[in-house]
Amino acid sequence: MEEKELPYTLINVIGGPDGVYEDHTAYLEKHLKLITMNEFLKHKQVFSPKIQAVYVWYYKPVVNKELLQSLPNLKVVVNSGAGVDHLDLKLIFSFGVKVANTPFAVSSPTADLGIALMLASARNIVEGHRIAVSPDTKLFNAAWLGEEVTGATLGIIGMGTIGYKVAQRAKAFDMKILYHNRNRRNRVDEEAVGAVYCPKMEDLLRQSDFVMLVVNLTPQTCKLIGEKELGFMKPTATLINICRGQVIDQDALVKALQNGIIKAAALDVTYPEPLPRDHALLQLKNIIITPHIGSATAQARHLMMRNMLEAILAAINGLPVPNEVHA
Ligand SMILES: O=CC(=O)O
Repeated sequence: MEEKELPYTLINVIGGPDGVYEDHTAYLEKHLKLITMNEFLKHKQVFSPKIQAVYVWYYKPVVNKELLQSLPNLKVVVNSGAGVDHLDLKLIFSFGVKVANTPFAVSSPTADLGIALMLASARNIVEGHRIAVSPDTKLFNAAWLGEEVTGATLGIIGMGTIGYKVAQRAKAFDMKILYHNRNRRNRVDEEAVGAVYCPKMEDLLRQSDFVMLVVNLTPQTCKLIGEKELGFMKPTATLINICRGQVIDQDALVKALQNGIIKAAALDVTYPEPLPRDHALLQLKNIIITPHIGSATAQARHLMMRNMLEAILAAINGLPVPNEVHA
């Protein structure tokens, strides 16, 4: 019997900049023939007509016009994670190619990280660790005190799937929850977490002890938080960002942190990533930065890979594509 040729998929590397996850590669290779970007570029003529899917990890490969033109049989671009701000959807759709992402794989771990950053900042965990392990430490007589999140007000900007999961977690800390979103959630959702809708973002910023950013990056949300918005925040407030760095005007944030306009920031995302080593944000004491690890759990990465594979196989077989992204 003639062996059926597996669908061809163009990948960069599996696992993004962390390196190749070998078990993921082995799993995918049961269903797909994986062609790396380097192999593709070396043998473009051979592979161009074969590739039916592009598998995007961490912004790579870049899906631009040149790549799309060189893949006449491309059916789908599947993206790891929820954010598709790095994909030119209009351009991709104009080639008759579908797009899918993996929002459900990332929502819980990203919400967990938001809460972890809030607690780490409020309770000085990073500085505490540094003191605890420093060879210079003789006595644990920390002169500083943290803040309790219990009973504090959390303002969530962006109440989609991840924002709502943040609210569910914050409820367990008896936090007062405010939220701002393009669309108001239904009453049942609001009541389940005790969240109060703020149609004006300014009201949320003025009242919150912790402000968490959980929006998609779009032209409307780029630099959503700048000098004016930081100025609305309490001088005792902390800004937490688990979505995209570009949502904050970083120069304004540096000034706000230097001048005590706000108390602290905790960022999982910046622009660029990583920041240049001499960047002003890295010189500040009232900041925590993590290296974009919202979805960096073994479970999430595994589910992402499975969701991406499901979308590829569905698109190739002309079936409804799970987690399809629409214009
Ligand atoms: O950054 C992570 C994601 O887009 O899911």
